[in-house]
Amino acid sequence: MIIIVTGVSGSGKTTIGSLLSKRTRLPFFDADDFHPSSNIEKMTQGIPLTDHDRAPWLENLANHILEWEKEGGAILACSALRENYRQTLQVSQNIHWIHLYGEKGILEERLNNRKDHYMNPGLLDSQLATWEEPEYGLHLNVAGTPEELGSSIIKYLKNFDMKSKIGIIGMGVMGKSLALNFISNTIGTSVYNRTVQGKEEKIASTFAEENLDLNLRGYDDLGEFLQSLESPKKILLMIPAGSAIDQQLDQLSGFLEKGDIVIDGGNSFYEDSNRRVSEMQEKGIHYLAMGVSGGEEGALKGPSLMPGGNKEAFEQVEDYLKSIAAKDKNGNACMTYVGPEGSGHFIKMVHNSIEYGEMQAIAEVVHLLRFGLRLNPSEISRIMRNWLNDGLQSYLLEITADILAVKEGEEYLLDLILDAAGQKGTGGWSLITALNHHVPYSPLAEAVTARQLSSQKTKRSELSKLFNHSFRAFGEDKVILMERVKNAYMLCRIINHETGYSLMKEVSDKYSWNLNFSEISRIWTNGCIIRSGLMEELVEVYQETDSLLRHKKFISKVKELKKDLTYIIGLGLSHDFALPVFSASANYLLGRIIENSSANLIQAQRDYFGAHTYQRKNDASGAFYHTDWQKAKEQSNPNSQNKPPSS
Ligand SMILES: NC(=O)C1=CN([C@@H]2O[C@H](COP(=O)(O)OP(=O)(O)OC[C@H]3O[C@@H](n4cnc5c(N)ncnc54)[C@H](OP(=O)(O)O)[C@@H]3O)[C@@H](O)[C@H]2O)C=CC1
Ligand SMILES: O=C(CO)[C@H](O)[C@H](O)COP(=O)(O)O
Repeated sequence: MIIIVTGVSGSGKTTIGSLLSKRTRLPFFDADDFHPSSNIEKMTQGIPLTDHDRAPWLENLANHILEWEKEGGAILACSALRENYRQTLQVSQNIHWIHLYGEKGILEERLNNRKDHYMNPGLLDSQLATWEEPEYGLHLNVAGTPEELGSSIIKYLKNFDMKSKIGIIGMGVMGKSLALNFISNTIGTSVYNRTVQGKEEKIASTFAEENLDLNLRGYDDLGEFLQSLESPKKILLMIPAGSAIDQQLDQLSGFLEKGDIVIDGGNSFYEDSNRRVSEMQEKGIHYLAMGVSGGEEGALKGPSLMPGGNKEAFEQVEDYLKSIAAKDKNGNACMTYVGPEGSGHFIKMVHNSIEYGEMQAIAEVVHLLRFGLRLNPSEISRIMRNWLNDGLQSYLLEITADILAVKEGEEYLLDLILDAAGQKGTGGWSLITALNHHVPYSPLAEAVTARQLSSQKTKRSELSKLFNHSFRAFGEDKVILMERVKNAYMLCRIINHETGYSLMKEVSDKYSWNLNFSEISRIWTNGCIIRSGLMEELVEVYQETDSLLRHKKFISKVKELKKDLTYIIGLGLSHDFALPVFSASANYLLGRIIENSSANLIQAQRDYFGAHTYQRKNDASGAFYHTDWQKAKEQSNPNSQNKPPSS
């Protein structure tokens, strides 16, 4: 789009043009800057320009307009006093004219106040005489404030039948932020929100009014919203997972045409997305299941995006997604095509599961430092800030350090927050998925269980009194313990990630999704909630291995940190601290690295009571055996029956 702001000297073309440039994010050019020096010389001396003088200048501008159009548009301030000047500039259908006019007195006053401009105020009369009133475009009296004029222009331009590149359904926390992100990247965006009479009314149109921008259009009617989208339509759903998505797809189905693209950017369960991708494909509609992470701020400034599903559809929205995504340390978008079906939602689910594990591990650290080492939240905040610069950089630790420092009057806000954690599903779904796919998941499963236990506040309060529970402080050197807690957390974090990635590996293999774990780590290095220094390391590590526990660097790290994790767990448990994720991560690690486990006894018990059979270490064929255990017992030691063991 090219916007040309016309008017005589002093009408405010530059002010309005610059303001429009901010609102539309199109570059601003002042036609005066394109005059040849001979013209400038004449104007400085107060000599009016002739048409002969203006001709090369206008031709030059016309050529620039064609270039600017190719580059995505521009705003030009140009007096363009005569119709034939304007016709010279009219080199595209895509030009919008804004004509500024005003009382001679106002114009004179402005010109007299103007400094550092070569235009001689004495030329105003000649300009007014030259001005030929156009019969098209928007005519605006410059008596209004620049803000008022700017808003009128945006409203006027929005009336043109410009189709939006993308439409967003759901103007909640995420939908609004993503819409602002799209428009800040000059991607024309239409937004829609359902109407719930008396409760949710005019949400989308009000949002568009409040964020007046040429690239943003708000609709309260679904049909009008869909009409406003260019074809094939690209619609991003930012609404709750579950039945809301199916209902919304039902409502959309009558309006969609073959080739249109629906993107579910919410936290949908990946098996639902698997189903929706194929159901929509049968109707000829492309469906992308896209994980989005970064919360409200990430969505606004750059989220991590995890699109999966129809590859062809992905390619049609790839550039838009790249534009709004966070950037990694090399400047590449934290966005990649994840894989087919619901793979994008699957990895987002695992991302959230790791998020749960990390949040719980940090919560355990804070409890240990606060009640075991008797440090106050401000002190813990400072310790965490040091850790951030000492090998533990992470967004979640960073926000924890912030949270711990917040006070309301004399009290820490944290102490005023009810200790009952919510959850919307992704953590639990990961656990169910791990169970279904036989993937050990205890560290992250414990984070889900911890939230469940936390939500039983009343029951906990009752039992706490019955058991006289209280945390007991550690009587050891604080400085040494702080270091050991830090090391314990560092290892717990490694194991949390290993657990999540092992689930991704298993499911990727089962579905033949061919997930690229290095690339997944890369798009999680920025924008998302679990971005961290560790994640940066994983980008390279997963180029070499599919398990952290097999990587040389991590083998030595785990060996070095293990004793501190097990020590802190022992210390904490014996002082009545609940350390579900810390403990589970140590058990998980030991479970993974013990060669001769206790499961031989489990097999024997199963065979004893249920004839479930077992395999033998001394039979490599893998054959299954059953033992008559009563008989075997008698045969093993016929003389010792029913006798107590000798002392
Ligand atoms: N918040 C976050 O940090 C993140 C959230 N997500 C996911 O993004 C999605 C949106 O989250 P968020 O923006 O936080 O949620 P909000 O609750 O803030 O907004 C939900 C939006 O969905 C609309 N909505 C609710 N029910 C329906 C329905 N049945 N049909 C149509 N529209 C409906 C709401 O409209 P109304 O105003 O009328 O109720 C609202 O616009 C969810 O899946 C969430 O899990 C993903 C990453 C991060
Ligand atoms: O996806 C997210 C971040 O990545 C959302 O914030 C999600 O809603 C958090 O999950 P829960 O509400 O279960 O804690």
